[in-house]
Amino acid sequence: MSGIRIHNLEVKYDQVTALKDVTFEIKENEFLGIIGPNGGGKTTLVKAILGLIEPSSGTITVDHQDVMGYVPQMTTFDRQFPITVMEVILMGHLPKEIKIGHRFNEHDRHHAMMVMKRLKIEHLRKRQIGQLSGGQMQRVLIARALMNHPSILILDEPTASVDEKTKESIYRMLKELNKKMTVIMITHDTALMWPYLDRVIYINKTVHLHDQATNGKMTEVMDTCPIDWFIEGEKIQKELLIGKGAKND
Ligand SMILES: Nc1ncnc2c1ncn2[C@@H]1O[C@H](COP(=O)(O)OP(=O)(O)OP(=O)(O)O)[C@@H](O)[C@H]1O
Repeated sequence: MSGIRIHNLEVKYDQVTALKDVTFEIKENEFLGIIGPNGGGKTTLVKAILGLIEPSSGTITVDHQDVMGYVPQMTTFDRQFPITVMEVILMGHLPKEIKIGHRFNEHDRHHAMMVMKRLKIEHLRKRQIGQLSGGQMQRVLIARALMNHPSILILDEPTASVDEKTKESIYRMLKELNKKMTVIMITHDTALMWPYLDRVIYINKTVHLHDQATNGKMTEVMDTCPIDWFIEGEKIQKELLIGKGAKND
């Protein structure tokens, strides 16, 4: 494993330039937070890293030994689809070329049980996904992503629509996983995430790095950041204050 290097990345969707002049590295075993405004290019960046979309120009270098696991936004899932937790998690272990009638073997099921135990969801294995809470569903999706033994885990807003207690438990679980893998997480959850992250990048078409944005040092970060971050940062700071009981005017 040797991290991810992104150089002069540009991604366009027809006339829309989603990312431009993006150059930075993600270090091995880092816990990186990606923040930024809606439409700023966060999902585009992780999809480019995953190889799901082709850059218009620039390069993304990932060590050939690295395996990536992806937890997409939960809204992309049809929760009414009749499938059990065990079946969803096993799908994380499907071969690249699926033959009709593919069956999972005992080894696959044993591995799925191990992953479920690690995430403390083994009691949910027979449950239909439509009967899960938001936090349980997120754990299931993370378990599915772990089935291929990733060295890099990428999550797109894993704590959207869950309560604060559940968010904290998901962050603690990701911090535990981060002992053995790089974790890259898109989040809008500025208030709770800071203590867990090594580094934050702010994306609004291009990237601003904030090495010191850890342990709640929001004010120091804002003192040193570029103007568009600062403007967005003011909003974030306001959210933090509102979270601590300040008045929302
Ligand atoms: N498939 C697509 N076709 C055309 N434009 C797209 C497509 N996907 C994204 N875009 C555009 O690219 C830009 C970046 O979108 P992206 O989804 O990467 O942002 P984001 O930061 O993840 O946003 P959000 O926080 O709302 O999820 C936006 O202007 C969006 O409208």
